[in-house]
Amino acid sequence: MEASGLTKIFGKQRAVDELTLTVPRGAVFGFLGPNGSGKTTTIRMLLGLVAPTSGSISLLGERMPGALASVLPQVGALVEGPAGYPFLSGRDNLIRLDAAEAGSDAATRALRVASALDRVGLTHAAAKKAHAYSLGMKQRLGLANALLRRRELLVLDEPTNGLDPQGTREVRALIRELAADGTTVFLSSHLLSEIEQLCTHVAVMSAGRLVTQGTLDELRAASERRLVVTTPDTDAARRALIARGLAVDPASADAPDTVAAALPAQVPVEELTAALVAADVRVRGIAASGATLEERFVALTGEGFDVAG
Ligand SMILES: Nc1ncnc2c1ncn2[C@@H]1O[C@H](COP(=O)(O)OP(=O)(O)OP(=O)(O)O)[C@@H](O)[C@H]1O
Repeated sequence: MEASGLTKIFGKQRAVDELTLTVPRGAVFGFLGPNGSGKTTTIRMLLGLVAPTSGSISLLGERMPGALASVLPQVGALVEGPAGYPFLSGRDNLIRLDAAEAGSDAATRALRVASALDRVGLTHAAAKKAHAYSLGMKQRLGLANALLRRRELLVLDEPTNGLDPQGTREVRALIRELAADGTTVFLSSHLLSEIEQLCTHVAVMSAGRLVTQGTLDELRAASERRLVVTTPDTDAARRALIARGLAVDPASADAPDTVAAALPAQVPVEELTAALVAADVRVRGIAASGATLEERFVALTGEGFDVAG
């Protein structure tokens, strides 16, 4: 999936401004940004639900909106506020949606619907009317619709929104399972931890603009915290840091009295200082640099992320 120069203007507001994205096949691509940063508008444009003011989109290698009708059956989508007929049961909603899918075989419909309900954990509530569903159950029903057939691409807008912790874990496990089967997944979230747990790639939005995109590993590497210890006792320092679980750099002839290592976010520098002293390392200097992924994203967007979940 690709977007180039994608822009949506509402009145005077540029909800999405010159967005260029490349989502590689097979990726689990996280679309991260605070509320109001333009994620939903982007997703609606990608799915042909709203026309861009300018810019171009291709889905599964086909230019949109020209190839929409042929590509959409291979795309499963869950967009904000899952719709549905409120006075039909969850199962009957899916039966209607399945019947509306091009080329769906009526003879196997009941089986498909039952299996989609099962995958999202809604079997027990299948006969209940959709208006009586909780937000989390509606979200699951929307996901079940996206799973009625095997999709090449799944586009999910805040897929764990409204789910309790157990439901959140289940939906994340389902996304991992689908990705392992080779489905490309594009999902939006305002939760950095969710993106870190699920995604191979990430793009970060702020006020309608893309502030960064790349693989999660690239962004991690760019935001890695580093520790540098200056000491005459480099061997002992190296051993003490390795014992604390740090990945220590190989010794360098250019810096004979220093030991450098990647510094995990959860390790406080004062603990390492104490460990070095306890190991009789004569510390001349100790310095930490860099930022965690979260600190980097906050710096990029100028806003805090909700890190719960
Ligand atoms: N139909 C519309 N008419 C006018 N403005 C809109 C419309 N849809 C969205 N906007 C505005 O565009 C901006 C981006 O909204 P969008 O819903 O895409 O953000 P978002 O990142 O998905 O946020 P959230 O996580 O809250 O859904 C917001 O300021 C919003 O008010």
